[in-house]
Amino acid sequence: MAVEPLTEREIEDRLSGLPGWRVAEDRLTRSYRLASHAVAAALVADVARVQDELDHHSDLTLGYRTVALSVNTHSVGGRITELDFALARRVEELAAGHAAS
Ligand SMILES: C[C@H](O)[C@H](O)[C@H]1CNC2=NC(N)=NC(=O)C2=N1
Repeated sequence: MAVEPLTEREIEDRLSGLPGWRVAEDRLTRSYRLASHAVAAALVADVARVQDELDHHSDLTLGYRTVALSVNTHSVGGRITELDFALARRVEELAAGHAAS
């Protein structure tokens, strides 16, 4: 089935189950704080692996002890879809495994 952009209502519903995530300029975004730069880099590596597994890729930024993600779905013209939320949920699991806040 073709992926479709979500409505504002559908986005709000899904955001309520993902504390820390928000929408900015038609992108689903979140940033995390980690205990060290090495731990932040390890989270980036894990996210990159999952993005390839899902074939869905965010803009992913590594800072000193931070990781920031921002994603939408290129194939529907840069709108937010279920694929973006599926990635966000997987990233939340990875972040918890690295004690991110
Ligand atoms: C060919 C490949 O499946 C596509 O280019 C994938 C790769 N990763 C992607 N990532 C994102 N965020 N949106 C896409 O539409 C997308 N498409």
